[in-house]
Amino acid sequence: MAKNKEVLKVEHVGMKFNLSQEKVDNLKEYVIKLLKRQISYNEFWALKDINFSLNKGDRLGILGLNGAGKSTLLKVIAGVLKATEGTVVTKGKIAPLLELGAGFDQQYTGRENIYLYGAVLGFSKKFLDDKLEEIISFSELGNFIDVPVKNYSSGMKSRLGFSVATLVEPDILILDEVLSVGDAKFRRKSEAKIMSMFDKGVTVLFVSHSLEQVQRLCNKAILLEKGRIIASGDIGEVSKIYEEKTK
Ligand SMILES: Nc1ncnc2c1ncn2[C@@H]1O[C@H](COP(=O)(O)OP(=O)(O)OP(=O)(O)O)[C@@H](O)[C@H]1O
Repeated sequence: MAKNKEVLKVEHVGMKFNLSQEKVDNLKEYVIKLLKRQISYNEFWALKDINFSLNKGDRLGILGLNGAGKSTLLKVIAGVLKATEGTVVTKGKIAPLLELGAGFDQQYTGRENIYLYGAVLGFSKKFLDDKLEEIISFSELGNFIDVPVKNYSSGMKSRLGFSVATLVEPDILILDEVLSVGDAKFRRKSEAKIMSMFDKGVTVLFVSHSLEQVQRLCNKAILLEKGRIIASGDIGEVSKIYEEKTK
């Protein structure tokens, strides 16, 4: 990477999805139609020619209307999706807070899932043993911690996911709508936890449908429209352009 302070560089990133035009009811029909070439694919670029870089401590809000490509961009940077073209270079430890709790095993209890999910995030058993009480207490699940996750509400799953995923002290924090999980009390608590990471100079990428929240947490922004960056810079300037678009 060019400069010392630079922790993220996104260059010419494009993400293409194939959207099938045909409705097929079963695999046999699909194969027949495919052989007869009756299925056409519509190529769809959810992201196109995305370029930007962030220095340590930058907090970037990603703005855009529904379907603009915000979540796709976060997933590409987190490494969940592989970009069709272009490169993403990151420096340091990344904590991706995306679709919290989506990776839980429904049959296992909350406590068991702490170990499963923790292992996926690269934490050792010893580390999780040491942090177990802290996780359970932060999640506010109480006795529900020993109940299978399939009986949890979506808010409960998100709270547990948030409590495990924020154990690390990351260099880059990726937040997709996660500060709207749980009730008002949990939201305040999770925002305070994120704020404490800000104090340590973490670099943030943030997507939220609350413009007010993006303005409060971020100093920079990019505005996406149909997968392309149409404005970037200071949060004040970019949110003005975004507000004009949403009028
Ligand atoms: N796995 C996929 N397969 C096909 N199309 C997809 C896939 N994931 C996303 N898309 C499409 O890519 C586009 C961008 O989606 P994305 O979720 O990134 O938008 P967004 O800006 O986060 O939207 P929202 O504000 O509604 O959350 C949308 O048109 C969406 O339908």
